[in-house]
Formats: sequence, structure tokens, C-alpha cells
Amino acid sequence: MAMMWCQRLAWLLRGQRGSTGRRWPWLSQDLGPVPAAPVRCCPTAPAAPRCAWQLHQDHLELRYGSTLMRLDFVWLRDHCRSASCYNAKTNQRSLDTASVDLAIRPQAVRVDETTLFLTWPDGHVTRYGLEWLVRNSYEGQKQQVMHPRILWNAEIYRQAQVPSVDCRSFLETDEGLKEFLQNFLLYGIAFVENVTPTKEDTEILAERISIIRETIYGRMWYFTSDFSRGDTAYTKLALDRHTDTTYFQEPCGIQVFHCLKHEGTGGRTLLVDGFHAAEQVLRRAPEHFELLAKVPLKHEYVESVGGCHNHMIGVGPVLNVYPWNNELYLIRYNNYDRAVINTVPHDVVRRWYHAHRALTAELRRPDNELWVKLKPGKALFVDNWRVLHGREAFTGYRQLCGCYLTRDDVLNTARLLGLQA
Ligand SMILES: C[N+](C)(C)CCCC[C@H](N)C(=O)O
Ligand SMILES: O=C(O)CCC(=O)C(=O)O
Ligand SMILES: [Fe+2]
Repeated sequence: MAMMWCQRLAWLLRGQRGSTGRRWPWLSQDLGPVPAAPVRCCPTAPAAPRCAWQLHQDHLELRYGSTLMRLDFVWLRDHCRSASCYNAKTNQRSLDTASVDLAIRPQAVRVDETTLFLTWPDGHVTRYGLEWLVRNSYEGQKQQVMHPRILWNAEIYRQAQVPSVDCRSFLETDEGLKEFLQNFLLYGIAFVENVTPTKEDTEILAERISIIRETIYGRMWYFTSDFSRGDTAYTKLALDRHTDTTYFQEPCGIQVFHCLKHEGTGGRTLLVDGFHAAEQVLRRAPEHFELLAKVPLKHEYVESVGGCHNHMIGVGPVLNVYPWNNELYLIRYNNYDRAVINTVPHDVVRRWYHAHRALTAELRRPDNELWVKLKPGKALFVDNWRVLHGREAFTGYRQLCGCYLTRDDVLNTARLLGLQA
């Protein structure tokens, strides 16, 4: 029934080029109720058609199920999955997009129960599965989040009783790895237990899920409070919550910590969900959130200790969101490493400080603080794009090892196991 109705429209539409605006008032913005006549002509049809469409000057408006899509004609030509336009073996586009006339319009449009058919002026036919369009259209994408997450404060995290994964199951079974990654994606932190407390064993863990990201700190690093590097991390001092490598253009995606030894007091690790704090700012004062997401600033690492000479600069806002759905994907927060602010005009800078204060207040709320004591055998993976870490001051000998991971490769592993990442 829907099909017949649309086909009729297709006939009507021929020769209607150059039209603007809505030509068929019975097809309201949300393609509202179905017109009475066509429904009656097909008694077995369901009450509302699954699909309805209408051509506009530069796009096709298509409703399928509850999704109303607006599909640009060039987009529709560009994403053609025919054998000559797309190589299904490599999943790569063969079509040269630059060869598409930017004023292209389909010559004929037809929809059946499952598929949209478009015939282009040169006779080429493009087919789209309607389900595929829902999944891949802007409107479909907007209805979902890229990364499903559970935002937490200390209470929520404890209540969830997220299990640690055993080292053997992590290394030897896909289920163990998948469970670990699922927890990591949802909470931004995850633990592996019963790890042999050596750098080499920690490295094996890291390599199970990703490629190790070598940085100025090396590939796998050890650190103690020997000030072997010009950074507070290499002392016994407390470290307030922060994310690492904010001074890289692309901050490291994941950080692995494994405490190999601690003979002394203090030294607990602090973890805070930066996205939870940012969400609270968004709820309470959206203008602060917006400023933190819009104003770029620099972070900097200037080192000149012993033989180590480094000067790194990373530029970007504190909060990074996908523009199409405002979903957070990266927080860059390190008050130690924040550089001189010289990218913000005078009439914005004070407002930025207010916004930064609001976020800091959220990040410092005691209910948001998760304190854990890292012990030999228990490795911690932290999403450095989301969860802030810090540490309590300590006494005695304390040795940590770990590494950074490339984010893309962690997500790759997760996707290959069937997780949404
Ligand atoms: C982890 N490791 C000890 C190797 C490096 C520490 C880097 C510390 C730096 N201030 C930052 O926050 O990025
Ligand atoms: O010593 C710690 O527990 C963490 C120090 C730190 O922030 C880091 O190494 O990135
Ligand atoms: Fe750190």
C-alpha cells in the first residue's frame, strides 16, 4: 500500500524539478497521518505505512518506521553501494565523488517493502536497504550515542560491583577479554587481577588489547619518587586529579598502571569520572559547559632535568564534544600542565575561569572521588580521555610500572569482539 502511494507520487514528481518547499501539504513535516484514500485502496495494509517519501529540491525526505530522514541527493549518489561504486571486498568507495554533479537529482524514485531504488540521469541505479538508511543517516545516528557509557560517582561505581577480570581469563579467553572491555567502555576504568608483578607481565596485558603508545616516557615505564624526570609524578607529593599528556595534540587514550611495590604509607590512587562531572555542569550551567567546549587553550610540558629535554604543546578545549549530538568524547584537564592562556580574548577569559571553577568544583566533590590502593598483582586501565586520576602523598619506596595505549587500537579490539565502541 505504502509502495503504491509512493509510486504514485513518483509519477507526480516527474518534471517537478526546481520546486522548493512543501508541495504536498498532506505530507506534513513529520509526514503525519497517512492520507485516507490510498489506505482504503489496499484493505490488507497496516494502519500506517512503514515508509513514505517526498522529493524536495535538493533532497529526498524519507520516513521509515519512526525515523524521518532528509537525504541529500549528492549524498545518495556518493554512498551508492553498487559494484561499480563500492568495493564490497575492501569496504572502500570506488566512486570518484568529485565526478558527481553537485546539482544531481534522481530521475526516478521507487520504494518497495525493504529497499529504496534511485535511477540517476545517466541511467545508473542505486539501491539502499531502508534499514541501512536508518542506521546510517544523520537522523538515525543522532538518535544514538556513539559510546554507551555509565556515568558514575563513587557510590554508583561501588553499587555496580564491577568485577575485576582474572589475568588468565583476560589473556586466554575471548569472554574474559570481552567482559573486561565492556566494563572499561562503560565505566572508563577496569582492573585485571592476579597479574605477576613485573613490567614484562604488564606489557603482555597491554598488548592483549592494544598497541603500546611509546612517548617521551618510553614504551613501558617504571617510575619511583627519584625525580629522574622533571615532573611531579616522580616525587612523593600528592597529585590532584588530572588527565595525562594534555600537552599532546592527541592525548594518550588509555593509561595502564601496575603498582609493583610500596613499602610505606599513603599513595592511594584517586579516580574521578570527568564526564559525570561535566554532565553536572551541563545540567546546572549549560553556558559554562559550552564555554569549556568552545574555548581552546594550550597545555605544555617543558622539561630540562638531567639528560631529558622536551617541549610539548597541545591545543584544544577542556571539553570535546561531537558537534552533531553534543556527546563528550575527551576531557583535557590538568591544572599543573595548563600553559599560559593566550588564546582567549580578555572579555572571555574571566567567564572561562568561572566555567573552569564550576567544573573543578564538580570534579572535587567528595562523592565523585573513588579512592583505591593499587597493589602488586592488580593492574588498572584508565580511559585517559574520560577519567581523571590523582594520588595521595606517600612515604617509603613505591614503584609503579605501566604504559599508554593507542585509543584506536583498544576500540578496534572491542569492536572485533562485537562491542559498540
Ligand atoms: C606516567 N608517567 C609517570 C610516565 C608520566 C607522567 C606524566 C606526568 C605529566 N605531568 C602528565 O600529567 O602528563
Ligand atoms: O603515582 C601515581 O599513582 C600516579 C602518578 C601520575 O599521575 C602519573 O604517573 O600519571
Ligand atoms: Fe598522571
